[in-house]
Amino acid sequence: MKLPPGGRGWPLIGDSIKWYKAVASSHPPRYVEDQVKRYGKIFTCNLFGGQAVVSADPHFNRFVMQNEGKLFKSCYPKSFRDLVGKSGVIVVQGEQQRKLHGIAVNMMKLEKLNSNPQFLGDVQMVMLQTLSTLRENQVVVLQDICRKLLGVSSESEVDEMACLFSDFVDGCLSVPINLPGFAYHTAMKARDTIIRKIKRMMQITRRKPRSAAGNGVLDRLVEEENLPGDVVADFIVNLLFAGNETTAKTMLFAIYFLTHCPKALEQLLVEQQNIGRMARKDMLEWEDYEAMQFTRCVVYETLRLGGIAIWLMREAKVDAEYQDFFIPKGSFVVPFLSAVHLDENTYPGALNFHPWRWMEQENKEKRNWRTSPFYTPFGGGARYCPGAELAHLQIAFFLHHFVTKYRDVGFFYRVVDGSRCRRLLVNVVATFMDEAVHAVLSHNEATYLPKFVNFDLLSYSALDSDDLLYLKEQMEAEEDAERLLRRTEKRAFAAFKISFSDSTPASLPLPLRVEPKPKSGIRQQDLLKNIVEIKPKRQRASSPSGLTQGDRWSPFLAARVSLSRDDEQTLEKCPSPAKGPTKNKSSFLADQVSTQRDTENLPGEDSSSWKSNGKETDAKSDNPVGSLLGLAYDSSDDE
Ligand code: HEM
Repeated sequence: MKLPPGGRGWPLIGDSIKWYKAVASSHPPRYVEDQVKRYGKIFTCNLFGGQAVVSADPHFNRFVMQNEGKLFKSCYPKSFRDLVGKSGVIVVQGEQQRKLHGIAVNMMKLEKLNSNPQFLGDVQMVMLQTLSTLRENQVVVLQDICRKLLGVSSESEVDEMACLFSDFVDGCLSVPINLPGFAYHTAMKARDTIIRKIKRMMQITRRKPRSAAGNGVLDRLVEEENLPGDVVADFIVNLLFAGNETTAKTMLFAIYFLTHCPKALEQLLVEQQNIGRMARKDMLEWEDYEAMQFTRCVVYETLRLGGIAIWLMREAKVDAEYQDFFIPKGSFVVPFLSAVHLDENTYPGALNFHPWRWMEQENKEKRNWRTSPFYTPFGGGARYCPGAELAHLQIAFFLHHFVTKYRDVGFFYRVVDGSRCRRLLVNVVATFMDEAVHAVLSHNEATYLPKFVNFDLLSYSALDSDDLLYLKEQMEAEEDAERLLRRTEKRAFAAFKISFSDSTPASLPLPLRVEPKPKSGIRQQDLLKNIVEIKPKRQRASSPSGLTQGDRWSPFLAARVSLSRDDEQTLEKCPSPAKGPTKNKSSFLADQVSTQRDTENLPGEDSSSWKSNGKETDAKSDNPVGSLLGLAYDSSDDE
């Protein structure tokens, strides 16, 4: 038995910088691919201040996920655990995690959600509200989500919760300094207030007669589960956190990929227009969702190519063995999911957006997370994402309303200046079907990185655009991130002012535009659709209201950020565009994810099989249950 081969990198920092540069870039597996060429698919390196075993091997990744809680456990920094809650499903371990995960899976089963006659309507209302207010530069009210999750009903309560949650998410993605003036501190305070409110609501719910209880998640938790108040509160906060940006960013990715692949866009539009014609009302119903065959392929492909969960973070609980390798207790273990998703041998033309691949039988089998290790946008094993099905449905519905009703949507892209815990806004121009498209892009960089990591470097490495280089030069020259931020924001504001064309029904070939737009609200509104409702952040004088931002926190929230030139080249390979090659000069992107939603993929009960001596676990164990993982979050746009 031996350690997997590998190098140690630089003293102290090991390979951390190379790592973060790669995961923040347009091709996250780059570093891993380089190492794989030298050492093989499972290798060791020095990351996060310790020894890490990194894997691009789908079978080993599966082995790790299946042995969650046994040989391996998820690990997050203390600051993060304090913020999301020590009793939250994301951070708890063992029996507690299994129980909470089971509750989350059960609550988010589509069949259960759909048993509420208003569910599908609520999901779509939020989307339509957001889309319809985009042009008006208004804050989008996600009241339905709030009502669903918390049973909150008054507008003022919804607004308040939205603001609090916005602060909370910002803190999750910030440097963890718990001192007044820092985002982390604000987030901790917001968290305390949210928890207090949730507890108050619980008391009210408990006093209500059973028959009067609503069907918000909180009501159901109080009614159906015998959980202490603290645990319920953390549970809700965790759902808000885990489901927040992931889905929204996957939507953005989907739109991005589609705008670069006219053939796919055209086919999707035809499918959705047909569905729209068949639909009895404006709002889609369950049968309509089932008819979205090609749309689903688009979502699968978006998750594969632009998946938010790039990698997972685990720690070896005990000395473990896998094949000939020995993994010492305490090592970090990193299943690098996107290395598998972008592996040419597994997915020929892996860097191309090719939704049609999911119509092939072979690939249909690949995406069954219960039986296959090759497609894991929602993780696997005991922490398989409980919101996977819900996310998939939301994305499909969003695509329907987007392509059939709207042509213009604003996206916002920003870059984090991690060293100062600031976000920079980036204004870029893309071209779609020979049409110049202005976009303000936003991206938030990982924030829980070890202190020694150079955030600036990482942030900028995420994007190749001239705009970013320009920003970088300025940063270097002036060493004044504060002032630069302000100027950048001003520029972004100016870009926002670019007028939007009317939202007219799109027709083929659809010149979808991605234009600058304040507060898209997509992310907020996407906030766990039916689960929690939060309204996008309050407007503040210093920020364009409603900007959508894309944060990415590595281990937990591995969000993908930018499509840069590499991606553009890739995307231009999309099969026969309807009209000339699509070009886009600075691509943007957003992290998001979607879910797999085959019935066979429903998260089941947790029970992975394993062997304590570390031999490969039987992949067929029926249990993999939910879990969480890499999400990308947006946070607020103020700052
Ligand atoms: C496209 C959207 C989404 C993606 C790509 C995504 C991805 C993931 C992944 C990869 C994990 C596993 C993390 C790990 O193993 O460490 C995970 C866990 C989780 N996800 Fe999602 N997710 C999405 C949407 C949602 C939504 C909408 C919700 C809730 C409504 C949600 C709630 C959770 C929770 C609570 C966990 C933690 C489960 C546990 O640790 O037991 N996710 N997600």
